[in-house]
Amino acid sequence: MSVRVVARIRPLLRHELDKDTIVTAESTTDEITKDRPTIVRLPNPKTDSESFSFQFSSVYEQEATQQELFDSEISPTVKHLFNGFDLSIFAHGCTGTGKTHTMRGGKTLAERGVIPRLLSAIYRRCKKVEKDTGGATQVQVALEYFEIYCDRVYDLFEPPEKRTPSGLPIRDSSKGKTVVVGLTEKPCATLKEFEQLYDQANVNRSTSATKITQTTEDTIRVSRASCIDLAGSEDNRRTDNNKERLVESSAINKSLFVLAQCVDAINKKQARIPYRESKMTRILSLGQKSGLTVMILNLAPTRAYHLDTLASLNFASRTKKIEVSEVENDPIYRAMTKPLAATSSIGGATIARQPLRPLAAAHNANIQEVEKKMQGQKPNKAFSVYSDSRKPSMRGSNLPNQNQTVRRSDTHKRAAESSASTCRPTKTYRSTDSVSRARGFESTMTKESIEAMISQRIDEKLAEKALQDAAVSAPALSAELQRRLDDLEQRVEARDDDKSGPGLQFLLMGKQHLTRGEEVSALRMFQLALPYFPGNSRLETKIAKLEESIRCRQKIGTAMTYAAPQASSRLANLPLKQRKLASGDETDDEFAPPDASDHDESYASDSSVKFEKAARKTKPMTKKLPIFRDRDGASDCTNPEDQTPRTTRLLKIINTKDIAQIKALKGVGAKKADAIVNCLVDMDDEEVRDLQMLAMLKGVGGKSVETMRLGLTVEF
Ligand SMILES: Nc1ncnc2c1ncn2[C@@H]1O[C@H](COP(=O)(O)OP(=O)(O)OP(=O)(O)O)[C@@H](O)[C@H]1O
Repeated sequence: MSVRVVARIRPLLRHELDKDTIVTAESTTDEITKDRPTIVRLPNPKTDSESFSFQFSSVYEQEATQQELFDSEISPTVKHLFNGFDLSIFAHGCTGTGKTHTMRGGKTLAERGVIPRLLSAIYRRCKKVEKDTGGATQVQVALEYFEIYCDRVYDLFEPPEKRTPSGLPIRDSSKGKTVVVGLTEKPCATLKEFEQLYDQANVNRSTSATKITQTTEDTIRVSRASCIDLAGSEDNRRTDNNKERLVESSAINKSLFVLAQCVDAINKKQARIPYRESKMTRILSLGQKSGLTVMILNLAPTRAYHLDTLASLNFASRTKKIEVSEVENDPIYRAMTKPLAATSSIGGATIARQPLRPLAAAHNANIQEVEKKMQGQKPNKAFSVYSDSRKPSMRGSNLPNQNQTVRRSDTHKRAAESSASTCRPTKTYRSTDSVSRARGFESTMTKESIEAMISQRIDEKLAEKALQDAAVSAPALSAELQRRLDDLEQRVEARDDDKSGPGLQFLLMGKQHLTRGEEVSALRMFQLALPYFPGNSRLETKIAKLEESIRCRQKIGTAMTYAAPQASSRLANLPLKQRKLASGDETDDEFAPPDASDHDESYASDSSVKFEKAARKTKPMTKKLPIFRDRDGASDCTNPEDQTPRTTRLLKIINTKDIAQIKALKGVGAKKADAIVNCLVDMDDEEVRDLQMLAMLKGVGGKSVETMRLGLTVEF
């Protein structure tokens, strides 16, 4: 997995034309020959005499067009996509910085964003591949459109009222990729078809994934391009977010935090990438060994966004940390290569630059640090940003350290806008005494701003610690634990080739049933697992023990039936047909209420009561609907030819693993449908062959199966 992080500064909007531009792009000395700058510079929000620099793979300035961005960043990735690598493209940044403009763009040809351009390129290449191979390779393109909201995945092709509130489950497929179960996949053969589908789903903020399947005579290659328009990443303390928005925002921040950790781990080539910790990173398969990720950091140029811009840059620079480490050690700013006056609002052509170096958290330090600073002590380091501010000698002479610490006084969204009048943007470096400036800030501080500052500082410290822990704790894992993790990962990865994969699933399910005390279901699962582990004496012993235990229970159960007049009298009050149903003597349907030996105790223990209810419920149904009986009359009839059309239909629906279809079955709610699909996915390619097997799935049971089945109408 390789990650490229680029920054894009949007132009001033009409209502911003009179505002100051504080975010600028610059080139380093050795980039003189390069087309594009790689540094983003902005002033320290607390002191104009200082500025921060962040390095990226490329920086797109205000005048950069959609075409330029696409040609340089996205177009080269298309060939990798056709070589079978997955591609993820993110737009990240706070609200109003141009993420949607970048990803989706406008309606005109020139204004089209990354997604439509990428699709155009994909279709062009499809045609080329098919032409070059004389039609031997067929390429299919399909579109998935989903939204990750509060860490839940919603299919945007599904109408909102049909969506499961808990979202779609995600699972690791047998092919080693993460799949969103039940996600609609719309084939789109042409650009026109794509555009229609895209517009249809564009009503919502979105993530879209384009699946490309290349089929030759003997191979099928599937690759996936994911284009993600992330939600705005602004700081909650500076927004008017209500409770709901705060939950939403903290979920976004959590996924962004995990994303940052993943990208960091990828860049550091760490063995463990924590991609499983958020749905977004899981879906993007950031744990995959191969694949490409392009992250576009969108920035607004004005002071109104100052703090959010700084936060975004810190996020992205963290992701770039390793890539810029060479720059950290390399004094690349010895001389200016580009006259700053042209591109930057700060500095000037004559100012000698210093190497980038980590700077103490000048923009988010606390009061003690300001005081420490003023006393000439070094402030505590919060997190790294890169500064190439002027040499100490050029600034206030009483400041021995150039890592200035200034307090934050902005607590409201776009507060910087209001402070613009007091903190004029720096077009050039000022030689103002920084101490007096710091004092000036101090006097403007309110109780709220101090509290907000402290709370933010704590958050940042925690986040930083978590990042450090993730990096430090990895090697500190005990060798044994690491070995077990590796072993587990290898087993999961090898599951595709491993013939015992489904067997393991059955074993696992058996164990789960056993822990819940459902011996009959557990036995069934272990029996299903046995063919995958022939001659496994431990498994055989377990099965024998369970059979024995169930036999014992059965005997006790029979004795209890004879000594259960209450249940019998309840039956006696029922009409004959229902009595037969309830007692299980004769069934009016193919899936007879199983006896205790076939099913778990949860519904076998008091069958009279349960089937009494079932019989009452189903009575009108049996009048209207034809009744089918599996030819053998046995409920565990596995031969499709011996199953009634209704059973066949039910099993067919279940085996689609389609959450929507399963949810439409009688008595199946969103939760149960979710549970069924989860079980089916866990069983890999194993199909549910009969009603008994269906009844044994976690959370199902005989009664539910009967309800589902009776709720189906069958056409003759
Ligand atoms: N490169 C650009 N060129 C011209 N206009 C732009 C550019 N980038 C953004 N804009 C304009 O800026 C405004 C805000 O952009 P956009 O809606 O894409 O932001 P966003 O980051 O997606 O915001 P949100 O998170 O709120 O959806 C829009 O009017 C858009 O047209």
